[in-house]
Amino acid sequence: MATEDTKIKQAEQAHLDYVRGKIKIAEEITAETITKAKQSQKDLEDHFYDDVRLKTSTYEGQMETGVSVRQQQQMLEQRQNRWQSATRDMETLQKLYQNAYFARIDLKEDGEAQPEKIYIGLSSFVNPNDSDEYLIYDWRAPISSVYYDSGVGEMTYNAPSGPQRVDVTLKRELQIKNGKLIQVFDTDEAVGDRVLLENLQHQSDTKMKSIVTTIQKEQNAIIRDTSSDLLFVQGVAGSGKTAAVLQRVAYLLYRYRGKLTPGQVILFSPNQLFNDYINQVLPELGEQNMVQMTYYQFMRRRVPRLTVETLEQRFDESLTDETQNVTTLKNSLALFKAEGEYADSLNQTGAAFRNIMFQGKVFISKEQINEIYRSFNPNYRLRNRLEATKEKLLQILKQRMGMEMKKRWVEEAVEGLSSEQIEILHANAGRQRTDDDRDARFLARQVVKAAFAKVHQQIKRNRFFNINQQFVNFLRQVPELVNLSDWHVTLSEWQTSVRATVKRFQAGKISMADVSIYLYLFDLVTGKQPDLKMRYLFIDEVQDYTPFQLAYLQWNYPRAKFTVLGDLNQAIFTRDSSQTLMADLRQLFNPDKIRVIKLLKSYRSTAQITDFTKQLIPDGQDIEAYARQGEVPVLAVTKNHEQAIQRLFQTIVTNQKAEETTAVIGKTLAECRQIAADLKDREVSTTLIQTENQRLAKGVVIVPAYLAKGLEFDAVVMWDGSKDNYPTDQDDKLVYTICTRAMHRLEIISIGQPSPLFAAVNPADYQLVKE
Ligand SMILES: Nc1ncnc2c1ncn2[C@@H]1O[C@H](COP(=O)(O)OP(=O)(O)OP(=O)(O)O)[C@@H](O)[C@H]1O
Repeated sequence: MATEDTKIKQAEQAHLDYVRGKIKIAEEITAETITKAKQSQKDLEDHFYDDVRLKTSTYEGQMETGVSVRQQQQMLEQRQNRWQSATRDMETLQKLYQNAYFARIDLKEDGEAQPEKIYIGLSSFVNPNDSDEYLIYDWRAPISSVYYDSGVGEMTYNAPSGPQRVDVTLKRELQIKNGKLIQVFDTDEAVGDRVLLENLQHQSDTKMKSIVTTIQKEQNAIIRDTSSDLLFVQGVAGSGKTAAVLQRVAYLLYRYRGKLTPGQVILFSPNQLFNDYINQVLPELGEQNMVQMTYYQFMRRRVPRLTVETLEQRFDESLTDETQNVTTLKNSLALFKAEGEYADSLNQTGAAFRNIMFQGKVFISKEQINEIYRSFNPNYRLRNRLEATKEKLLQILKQRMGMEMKKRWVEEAVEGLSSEQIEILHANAGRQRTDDDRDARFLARQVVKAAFAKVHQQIKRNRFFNINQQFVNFLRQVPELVNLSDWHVTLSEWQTSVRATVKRFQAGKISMADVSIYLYLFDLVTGKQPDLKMRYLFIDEVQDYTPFQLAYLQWNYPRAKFTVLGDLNQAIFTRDSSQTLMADLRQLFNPDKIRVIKLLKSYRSTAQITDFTKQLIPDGQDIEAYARQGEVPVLAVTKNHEQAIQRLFQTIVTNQKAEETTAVIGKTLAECRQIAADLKDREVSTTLIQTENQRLAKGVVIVPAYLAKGLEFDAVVMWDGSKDNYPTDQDDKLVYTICTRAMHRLEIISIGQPSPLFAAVNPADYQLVKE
């Protein structure tokens, strides 16, 4: 006799077979739609001009032809859309056919006698023969929230009509592979630990995966939030911030389907490598990727003539700590506000202009431009003022061009034109030759136009505005706008920093702190319109952003709701200022519209690794380890470089036997290059990640710390965790970030005495090896 479990499994397999049967029917219907749409598109293309009424001899005829062509085009587009959407449906159906759903909940709404069975999968599916029969609910549907938020028993969820009370009578996890039911598991909890543990034991991949089957309750809150203007997710390393937020993008695209497109969602990521790492999650969930970029890219594309300090340079600079207070001020909200006020004051004082030159002489002087600029009504807004100045300058140019037409040089130039050039000029203007005065005037105008083309372009593109000078003027004026002593900066320190900026400028370079200040000023004066189209903005690793950058992003995307993710313990670029991040954000957003969600459980690493890493940072005691077991971390102390490389070699060999991807994480790129060369001598094949534009690979990866942000690996070897390399408590965040990249195995190799940071760790929580 079959046991209860077997009976359940049989019944579920029978249900699955039934659903798959319906999916097959839907596939057939969709295949037919595709064929028809394709055929009718082809017919339309083949006979495009047969159906267009071509009448071109009269104006009305041309109009009619235009309308007719447009109609045909519209029909073609419609059919193309039909075909594309049917093709997408087909892909979804094919996915569902293999893996229809992953969970079932039975729930009773108030007053109902029988519970309803809800099967949850990647997309929804309705019986093609009976549109009332919902066979699969999308994981993002309101009702699916019940699965993630509650165990068995009564609960309330947010139904479209408002809060709805339900009694959950069954929660069942269903594991399906290639259309076959592998496992059935009933649970009382929100999301069962069993599947989660199984998922987390998997080996790392070079690509991140979706977590749709095991979303945790706190993560579900992040995913489904629609009311906050600022959602700040503070999560410890490995707590699933990135994972949850990608699910959130998929959720928003579903919830606002038809109103929100992937192009209206933007994610700022720490580096390109990370972009590559996460770019499969949304397609796996059946959605297109959002716009992704780094803050560096966001800046750099706007200043093509300047070289912006790179990630690597920035990291090295932040390690030198020379002008920390000056940098803190430059990165502050106070400076952002001061800059706004400064820009406003230009209304009265005038802006920095450069002479407009023509044939090597001053054509319109900067003083003259300034006079025009200041001549407008005092309540002219800044951007209108520059716009109005531009118009006035174009007017002057036009008048001047009119005057020039009669000048001798123009006459000479016209006389010098070959008959071929004259033909071309006429042809380009679509003009018939008249061989009289009108021709002479036409040619003179062409000559003058060509001569003034550059001037015209300069005016059009605001080149008469000297942004470089204006920016330096602003920096020079900062001591009058901000109280330097509040920032523990002396006047001479500030002046020195301005000189350094000017010097960098002369060499065509600009620092990361300066570039935002520079562009904000440019935008204010030239009246750049902010991007009103973007609706959701995500920032990963927000602790590495400065308050200035956040304010500037908000200024650029005023209609976007912000979701920012961060771990203050991983602030490797901004360090101290990250502590005041929350206070700064409170100034930028309406405090009633800010929601903070904390994630304290670390899913990435084994309990042993989390218990070790949490002792490296001051507030680590709150971090909860997820109960996945592994070996304790190893601290290997070696006497010299040679011994350290030998140790590394052995560890890699061991990891390779276990088929684990190992990342060797060094502090600087130089250090990583050295390790790669040493391992090559020992015939170990490795991938050295030198720039953020590379791809991750399986096997052994060597990567500098600042590029390892957000990534994870089966095994991590921290290279040279010695006192020489990480001498003080100040290095805690960097060391924490490196060590928390490990999922299953962590080893720290130290050349000589280890960093004092490791002294804080209970010796029982790691294995000390002395070579
Ligand atoms: N609910 C979940 N189900 C399954 N896996 C999860 C879940 N939450 C997180 N993980 C896994 O834990 C790991 C860490 O997640 P993620 O990279 O999103 O963390 P993070 O908070 O962004 O980390 P960090 O700040 O250290 O970069 C990933 O492998 C992710 O897939």
